[in-house]
Amino acid sequence: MSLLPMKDAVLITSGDLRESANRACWPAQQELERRLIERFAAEGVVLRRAVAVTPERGHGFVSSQREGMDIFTEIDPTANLVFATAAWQYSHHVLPGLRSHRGPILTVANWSGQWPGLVGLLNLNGSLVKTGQPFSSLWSEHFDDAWFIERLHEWVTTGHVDHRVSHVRSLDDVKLPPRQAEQAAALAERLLRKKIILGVFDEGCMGMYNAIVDDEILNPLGFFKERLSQSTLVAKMKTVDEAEAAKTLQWLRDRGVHLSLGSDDATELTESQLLTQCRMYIASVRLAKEFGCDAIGIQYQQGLKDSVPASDLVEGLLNNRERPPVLDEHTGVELYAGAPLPHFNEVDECAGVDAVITNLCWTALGQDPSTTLHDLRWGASYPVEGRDEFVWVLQISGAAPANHFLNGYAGATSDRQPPMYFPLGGGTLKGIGRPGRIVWSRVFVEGGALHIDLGVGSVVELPPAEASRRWSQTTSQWPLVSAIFDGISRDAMMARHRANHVNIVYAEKPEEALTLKAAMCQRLGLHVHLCGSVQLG
Ligand SMILES: C[C@H](O)[C@@H](O)[C@@H](O)C(=O)CO
Repeated sequence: MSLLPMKDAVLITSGDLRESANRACWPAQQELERRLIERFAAEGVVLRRAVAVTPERGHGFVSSQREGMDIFTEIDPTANLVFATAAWQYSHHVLPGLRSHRGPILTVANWSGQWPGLVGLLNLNGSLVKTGQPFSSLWSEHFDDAWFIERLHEWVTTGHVDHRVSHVRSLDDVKLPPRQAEQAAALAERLLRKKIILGVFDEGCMGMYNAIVDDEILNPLGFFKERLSQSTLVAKMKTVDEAEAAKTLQWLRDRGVHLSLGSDDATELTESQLLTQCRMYIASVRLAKEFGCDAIGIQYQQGLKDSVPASDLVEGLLNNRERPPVLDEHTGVELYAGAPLPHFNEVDECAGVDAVITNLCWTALGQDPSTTLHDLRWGASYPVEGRDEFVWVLQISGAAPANHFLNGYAGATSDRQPPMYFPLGGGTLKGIGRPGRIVWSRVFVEGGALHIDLGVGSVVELPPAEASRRWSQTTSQWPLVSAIFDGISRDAMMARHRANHVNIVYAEKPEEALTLKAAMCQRLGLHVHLCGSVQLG
């Protein structure tokens, strides 16, 4: 029963569906729990695990939805509840229990890049926002800093933590420049008449409830889903000629992509994995064309990772304007020639809506529309042009368009995906984010409606030693983008962001491009929020 100030609280966590990942991440979770229990004790609160750890499993994560539901049957629905994670976790393992919980909820992660724990936290937070369930959230490197202690005290005494999010303002309160308002109206009207198809290769990746947008919310904006299946993709891959796959791989070699080849399929990247990925690339473009899709999303995990090598290399290629050509198998005509075929990784449908709108706006402005989502993985302060800046590590699990890398394809590498996530391997498409101005954004569901947060920022090039340090503290097989979000502190970003993902696109005049995108979103019916120091223009 929740009485304030608290005397006790229940600790729950959630993990991956993949036990190999759970076992690898367990030491980090144990350390987080130890520190958290210690800090709660200093507040006079006994924090106790909802379930004891069974040593035979090799970890104490909740690794399925059923397991999570069963655990919640043992928890007092009014208890003070602390969800803590140090690893990537599937939110749906604990969401059913959290949705019906009536006591105060606190979600916590350690400020570490080692595993995607902050990413897991943000996914759960975004999912809770979508459900409308109230919660508070905190993060800390060692759980002994003043910022954390002060806010933990606030939660323990009031059941709530208030974060400052004054960097967010509604577009409704701002006057749009007439030129962009007019252009946006024309783009929105065209979209609403022609309509958009998002090709969804299996909905619901890795428990990411926040990434699913109901048709009732989506359709009024002119967006419709074509529900495809990853088994269709695998079947289509079988129809791709060996010679065509080899040609695609040669195209990458000719552009100078470094392939980290080895010979052991279990732990290394092999030519045969790459050729299968090339088949997947060709098959996905052909299927997209067959169903008239404007963008596609491959769920890529459950099922697919057990059937074929990972889809990441495919996803990176699709999102780039310059791609290996894919010809229609009957007519020989090049499909989606000279343009990206936007791919929303992990079937994050919110990111799919975002990518299509970016694509239309940037194309109308005559700028490169290559865009991608990334995880908000981690970050640390670093001096940039004489100022101490908070520089984020943006890192999606293996795929980003080559135009976003230093030296494009020639600066790109394909590494084998980590075996603990991808038993059948598959190459990534990674590189170092090239310096430049960007527009960042996030579409999310709140209060049964679609919203978008938009801001401007920069990708910066860090000295090689710092870039290597960051890669070594995260996942070195994945891309590394070092980003600054203008006018937004680390904690304000964490407090506001309603997802694990963030979309980025480069822009010559970011304010101008953002204004067009914001105006178009508003015309389509999204609630638009401007974040940080952004001037419309
Ligand atoms: C392979 C991993 O599970 C990743 O997919 C995960 O860290 C994410 O990217 C979550 O957005």
